[in-house]
Amino acid sequence: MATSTQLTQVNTRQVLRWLAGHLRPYRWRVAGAVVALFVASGAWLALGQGVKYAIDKGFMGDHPGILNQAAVAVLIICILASLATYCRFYLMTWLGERISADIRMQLYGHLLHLSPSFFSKVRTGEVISRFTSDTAILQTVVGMSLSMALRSTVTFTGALILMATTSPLLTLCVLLAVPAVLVPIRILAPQVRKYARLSQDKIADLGAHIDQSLHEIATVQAFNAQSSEARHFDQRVADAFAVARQRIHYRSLLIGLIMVLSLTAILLIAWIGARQVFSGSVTPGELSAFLFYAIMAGGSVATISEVIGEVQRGVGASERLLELLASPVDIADGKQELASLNQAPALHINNIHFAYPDSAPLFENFSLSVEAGETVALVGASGAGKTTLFQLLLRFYDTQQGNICLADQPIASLKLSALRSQIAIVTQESVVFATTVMENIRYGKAEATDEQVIEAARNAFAHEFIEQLESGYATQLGERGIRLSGGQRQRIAIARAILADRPVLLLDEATSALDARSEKMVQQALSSLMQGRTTIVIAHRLATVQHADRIIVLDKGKIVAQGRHEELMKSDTLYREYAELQLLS
Ligand SMILES: Nc1ncnc2c1ncn2[C@@H]1O[C@H](COP(=O)(O)OP(=O)(O)OP(=O)(O)O)[C@@H](O)[C@H]1O
Repeated sequence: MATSTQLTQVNTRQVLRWLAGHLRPYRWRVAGAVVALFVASGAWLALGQGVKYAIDKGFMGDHPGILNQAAVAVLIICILASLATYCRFYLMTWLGERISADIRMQLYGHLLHLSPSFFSKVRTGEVISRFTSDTAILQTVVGMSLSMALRSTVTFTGALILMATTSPLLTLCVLLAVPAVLVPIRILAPQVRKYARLSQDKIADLGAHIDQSLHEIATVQAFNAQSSEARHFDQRVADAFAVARQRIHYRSLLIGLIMVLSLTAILLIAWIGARQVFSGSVTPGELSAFLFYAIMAGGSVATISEVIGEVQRGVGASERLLELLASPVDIADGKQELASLNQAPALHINNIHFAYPDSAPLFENFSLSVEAGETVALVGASGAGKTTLFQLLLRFYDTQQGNICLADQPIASLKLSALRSQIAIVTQESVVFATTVMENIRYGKAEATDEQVIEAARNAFAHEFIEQLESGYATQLGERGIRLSGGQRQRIAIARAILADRPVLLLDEATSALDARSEKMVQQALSSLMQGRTTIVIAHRLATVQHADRIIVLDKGKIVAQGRHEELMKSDTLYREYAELQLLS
């Protein structure tokens, strides 16, 4: 089972650069948000000056007219500040939504190019969790928390400057208090971030568990494993909760400490200020304005301390997303296009060596040639390497030595799209997507017309049963096509390959037995599919080996015999045993 530790690690600088890169296309909106931010903060700060003016000139100077002017000024400032806040809030939330949407698209695009070997290491549930919950966190952080942090930083700086112009001595006292507030931030913020990340990992773990058990729900229920699955899940939930508790603990501690420190500092400063008013060195209006700013500054610090945990969480989430994006595409794309072929190409596998990562070699000095238009049946015990050969031909894995040639061109030099567009594959477990029958078949050739799809279905002996479905070709197939029988699913997969009309066919026959009628139809569909193509079939049926031009008997990555069915039945004991025990007749 894979965990995040198997992914490429990234650091904070890479995360920040990556986020900045995503913001760059929207630089005007970022600029707009920043301007709105300054306007709003400036307006709130100007209120303090209004307070000072009203107290010193209005109250103390006994001029009620000035109070009216001050009230109008305050109203204008409030309206301006509210408008600017609307703009800031709208733009920042927009940016949060936009960036997470962009990242989701970028990530999905990247994942589609990672080879199957990546997905054999990393659990899909984990990937899905990163996709959904980590991008959602990022959305909140960019849209809300970051905006609050920025606003508070600007307000804090502005308040500090205005405090300094009002009373330098009191400001000095405030500045002395700042480091006391920064200490808990420096100590506790990394802890918040660490547990935020761990918390996301645990949530991903839950996602992976749900994904697996619900996908295989029939097996879970058939083995009465509900309670043991639930127990495992409960354990994971408890683990996730324990980590979340740690995160909450550090966050609460951070908020509490900062509050107590900043409030104590404000109280102390108010006390010193009050004494200065008595001594006459500060006017009551100045002290009121100063306290107004001090409370604003204190409030900003409190907000920063609250959202800093969120921002740390966002950095944690970004790290996890970036790790997925940093997973390299391990199959290097070739450069050459394939010249158009006027007949099915030959395949030559020349002296290849291949071992799966961290495994013993499977193929050593292995060679096999399949002539143009030939049908070769592969037979052999489980684990002989039949499926692996298909994986190598499609370049899901690369060989460590030797080469594979398609129409005399090494496949490693071909563009992956050029190579794969020559090959149609029908897998053992016929893959059916959760969409209509029509779209399922059209997957073989996106531009095919409805008529071409129906023609392919006819050739795959599928038209008849499709017509009988409740909405014919428009029938929605459930997830994994649960509404079709095994034989029907196979024929849909065959129709898709017929429609794709590619010169090379890799066919992994289903091992499950079908009833005689379905069997006959699947066989007919297959022979219509193989016509005029270079075909390699992993054979599980007697009819297939009997019709093959050549049978290759594989054992532990080696060819142990080859020939036609009748010859091998006479000459090869391994094959005879295999044919008698394994082939479905
Ligand atoms: N992704 C993988 N990573 C590591 N080893 C693998 C991987 N896939 C297959 N193998 C190993 O490679 C060997 C050949 O497997 P392969 O699937 O090619 O056999 P096969 O002949 O197709 O078997 P079957 O008829 O059961 O499908 C087996 O020993 C298997 O354990």
